[in-house]
Amino acid sequence: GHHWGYGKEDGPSAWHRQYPVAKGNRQSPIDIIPNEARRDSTLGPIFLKYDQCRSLNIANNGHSVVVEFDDSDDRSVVLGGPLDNPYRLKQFHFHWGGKGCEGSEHTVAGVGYASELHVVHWNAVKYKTYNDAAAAPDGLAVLGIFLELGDDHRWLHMITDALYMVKFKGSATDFKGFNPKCLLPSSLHYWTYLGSLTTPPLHESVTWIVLKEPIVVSEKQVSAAALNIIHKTFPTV
Ligand SMILES: NS(=O)(=O)c1ccc(C(=O)NCC(F)(F)F)cc1
Ligand SMILES: [Zn+2]
Repeated sequence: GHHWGYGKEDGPSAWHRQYPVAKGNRQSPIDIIPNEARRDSTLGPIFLKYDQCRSLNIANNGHSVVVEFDDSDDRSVVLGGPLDNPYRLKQFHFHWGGKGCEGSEHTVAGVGYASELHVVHWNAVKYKTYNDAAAAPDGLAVLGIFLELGDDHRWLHMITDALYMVKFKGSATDFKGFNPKCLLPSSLHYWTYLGSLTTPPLHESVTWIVLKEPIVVSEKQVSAAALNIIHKTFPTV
């Protein structure tokens, strides 16, 4: 049927028609203004326990490229920071720009980045399934990591090399043994706020944890990704 996208007619400015929550009061992304961010001394550091994580596949869902994990137990979780309990690793995906344009969703003092990585976790303590959690106000915790242009990222090639295998919407392929720890910056200092999914259905279910330090990737790596995953249109299978 008529699906959402990033075009003129089906893009973010039109989403509210089918998803009225788009006009809600905790919608993401936002512009993060460091000078206005409040320091909350009750917030401790976040901990990412990914050593036992089990990646399963890499897929093109028509909006992004997603790497999914086995979330049948609490083997890999994020905890601490603003979170009251561990949240289970589910998937990560990227928001690439089109050729040469900024792909990040969040901005920092009005400045966008080349791309943005989202590592999605869900509250399996309170909710039985991911889909239940995705619709609950404390259901998801998403780690946002900015990608800025510079030298090649030594591990990102493992993702970009796999993109040609998931060029078309609905395609997926095995992707075992990948640990997202290799995509983290050196510092886990963060901003946090209560927000939403950045794509339809735009559920207001996300505790956002946005890392202050970007990771560095090369133009070649991002453009390979942008070219392979043409952000605006996805040739159907
Ligand atoms: N870009 S984002 O905010 O990290 C983001 C994360 C997850 C989902 C997602 O699982 N949508 C499907 C669901 F759950 F059924 F709604 C969408 C967006
Ligand atoms: Zn995302």
